[in-house]
Amino acid sequence: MICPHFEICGGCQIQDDYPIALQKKVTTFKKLFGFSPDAIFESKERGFRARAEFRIHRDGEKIFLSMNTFGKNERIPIDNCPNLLPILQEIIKKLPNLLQEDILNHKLYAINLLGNINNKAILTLIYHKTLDSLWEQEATKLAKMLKISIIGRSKNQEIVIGSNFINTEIPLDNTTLKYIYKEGNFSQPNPYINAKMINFVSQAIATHQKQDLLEMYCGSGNFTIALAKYFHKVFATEVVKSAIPILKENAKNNHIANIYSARLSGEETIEALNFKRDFFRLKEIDLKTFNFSHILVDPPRSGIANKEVLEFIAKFPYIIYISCNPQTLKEDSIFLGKTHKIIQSAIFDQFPHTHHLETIFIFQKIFTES
Ligand SMILES: C[S@@+](CC[C@H](N)C(=O)[O-])C[C@H]1O[C@@H](n2cnc3c(N)ncnc32)[C@H](O)[C@@H]1O
Repeated sequence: MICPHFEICGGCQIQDDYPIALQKKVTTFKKLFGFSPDAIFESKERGFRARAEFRIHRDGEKIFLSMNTFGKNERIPIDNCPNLLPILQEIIKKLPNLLQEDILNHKLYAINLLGNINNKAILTLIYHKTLDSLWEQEATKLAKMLKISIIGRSKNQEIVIGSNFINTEIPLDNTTLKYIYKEGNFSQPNPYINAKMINFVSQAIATHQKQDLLEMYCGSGNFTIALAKYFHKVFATEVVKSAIPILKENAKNNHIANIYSARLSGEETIEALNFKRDFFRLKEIDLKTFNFSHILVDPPRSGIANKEVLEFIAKFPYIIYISCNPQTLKEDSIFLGKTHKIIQSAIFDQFPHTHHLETIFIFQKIFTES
């Protein structure tokens, strides 16, 4: 299906037939790394994306949702995005008409959407004005009409109508993992691919000798929750403060008691584990009791890109590296390749119709005779 906004909207860059587009990504991967991935996980072609952000575009009295234009510093009106989950497509088709009501559209400048595959959604309306009880009344009517939750946000103000989180279930082995995704926190954008990534990692480590797991850049526990049962204990760290309570809630909802988590940056995690600095945040966690066999890193697009952090990671027998940017993965892999070999690799087409690619490498330490 050709999107009518293609080549105007900056959201997608590729409109080849899906199998051709995916094959091109595989070729790019092979050129960059010099080998073929062990596994290739394709996406649903359309209706896969669980998060979106739009700006409001105004033409006289009328309002539209808009995206950045392709290659230009301009914005274009959008009336649908076929990449979004069905519930989100439904919302953006109806929304401009429903927002013509003055109280809801006055000083509205952006919207965010978060959905799940069971047709639940949160719409966040972001304003340059203080929200009052009249706004709340109108927003409550809109939430009822669309059967969704609505969050109104402006400077120092947030009003939640319904819920500020969404439930998601991911099947793993013979169980179903339960997650909450909180609006405003990081979550993997393609739920179908996310389930495949979680299952891939759990199978990839099945035959390893496992003790404890250190996870850096853990977000709200997407991988932590799934992998905890394979390890004695897990120490999970993340720089965003609001992610840690969600991780704890996710652990509780899945009856997991062996995860220890703290808000720490990558650098702080290393200081803590090297016992160079005491953190009040770690007062209830005895880091001396951990015996790590594995480290999992899932850094942002910039990769690890820090020699001290890479040296630290390179001490672990197994490294599970999850990357959303093959370029920075390549650079980090050159460093890690001095001590480790890649024993499993997979690519995941988390972002169809764009050049982006998600990759997982499992590294194992090379033991040299000395
Ligand atoms: C690609 S997301 C992965 C999150 C999680 N693994 C998931 O699957 O949802 C990267 C995470 O790294 C965190 N992060 C970014 N810079 C960081 C840093 N310097 N130290 C620790 N965490 C960081 C972000 O807040 C984000 O949660």
